[in-house]
Amino acid sequence: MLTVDIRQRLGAFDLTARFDAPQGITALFGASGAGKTSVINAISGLSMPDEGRITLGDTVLFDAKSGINLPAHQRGIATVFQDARLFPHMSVARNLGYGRRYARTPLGEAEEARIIDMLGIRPLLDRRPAKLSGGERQRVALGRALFSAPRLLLADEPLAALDRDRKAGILPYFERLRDEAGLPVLYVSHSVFEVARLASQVVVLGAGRVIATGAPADVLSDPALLPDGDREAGALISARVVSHDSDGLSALDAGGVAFFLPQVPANIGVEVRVRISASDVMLARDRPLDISALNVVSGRIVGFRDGGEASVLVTLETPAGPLFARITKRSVAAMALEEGQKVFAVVKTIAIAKGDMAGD
Ligand SMILES: Nc1ncnc2c1ncn2[C@@H]1O[C@H](COP(=O)(O)OP(=O)(O)OP(=O)(O)O)[C@@H](O)[C@H]1O
Repeated sequence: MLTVDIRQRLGAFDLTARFDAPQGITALFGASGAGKTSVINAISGLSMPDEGRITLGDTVLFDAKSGINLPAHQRGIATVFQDARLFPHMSVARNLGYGRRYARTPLGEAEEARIIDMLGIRPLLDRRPAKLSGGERQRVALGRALFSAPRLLLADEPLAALDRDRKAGILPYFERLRDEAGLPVLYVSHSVFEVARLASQVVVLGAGRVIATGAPADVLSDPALLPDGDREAGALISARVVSHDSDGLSALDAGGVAFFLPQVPANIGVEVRVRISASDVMLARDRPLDISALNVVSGRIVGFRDGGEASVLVTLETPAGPLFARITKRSVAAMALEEGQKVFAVVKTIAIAKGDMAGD
């Protein structure tokens, strides 16, 4: 368990952060300039807070009162960055071996083999980084970090440089890491999509302060906590699997609202989290008839926010929970939408948010 309780003045920026990160992935989430990297730097030992304390298990990494400030290389922390930072002249195997040099107690062969297989990089071992795709490079960087047998992994926007498909390709490896590696991972991101998919817990930073801590479903459903104009804003809804139908669809129930999704890989009765991206929701004033979308939810408008690029993020209250719709400012005007109004949300796409179940 990582425990952070620090204050640090960085020029005109005042950082006050207090949170715990247990085993699993804790997402450090927030808009640009909120202080995410500053928190990471303090934990990794690249910068020194003015006040407070940071502990990892029973090791004190930093304690202002007693003057403890463990050097970065003695903290047992590995970091993966946006760019993989592999050594170009070394094979994948040698890059991994480089991580091993930093291990206080090197992993055994079996454990190293397990990491290689977990990340699916065995076929890449003889290749040089130039011959890898961006996603493969990030998996190797993750492997190199794990070869150093860290007690904490810091992941600073590790997917930010990848395109959408590559991101989707690497997410399952982070899920496995979350479920199998048995260490706390602090995962910096400003992507709602990644956080919804990966995080066991979310710490939201805003202007140098922790403004919320909690389960992803709670935090990400609160539009006040989402960065303005976030293109990936969306709702996370807990739903129960009701049936698997013979035409390939599964029926789910969320607070009395029926949702239909392509075959959900969960048994009947199980609670799952579904994610509905604001960009996949259209609004109608009357219940639309004869349309191909299967998922239509009635709700009430409870708020408007800037959605970026001529759009507005509309928050709806529905029996299934809060839903968001990103629509153009022009549509808001043309439909004369206002707070309190009853509307119908037409949901184009719904995705299962995470491989595991709601509430864990
Ligand atoms: N050493 C420093 N001296 C002065 N100001 C600093 C210093 N380090 C960071 N800041 C300021 O602190 C604020 C937070 O920066 P930080 O990099 O932690 O944000 P972030 O949440 O990681 O942002 P991004 O998502 O853009 O990387 C910024 O306004 C930055 O300019």
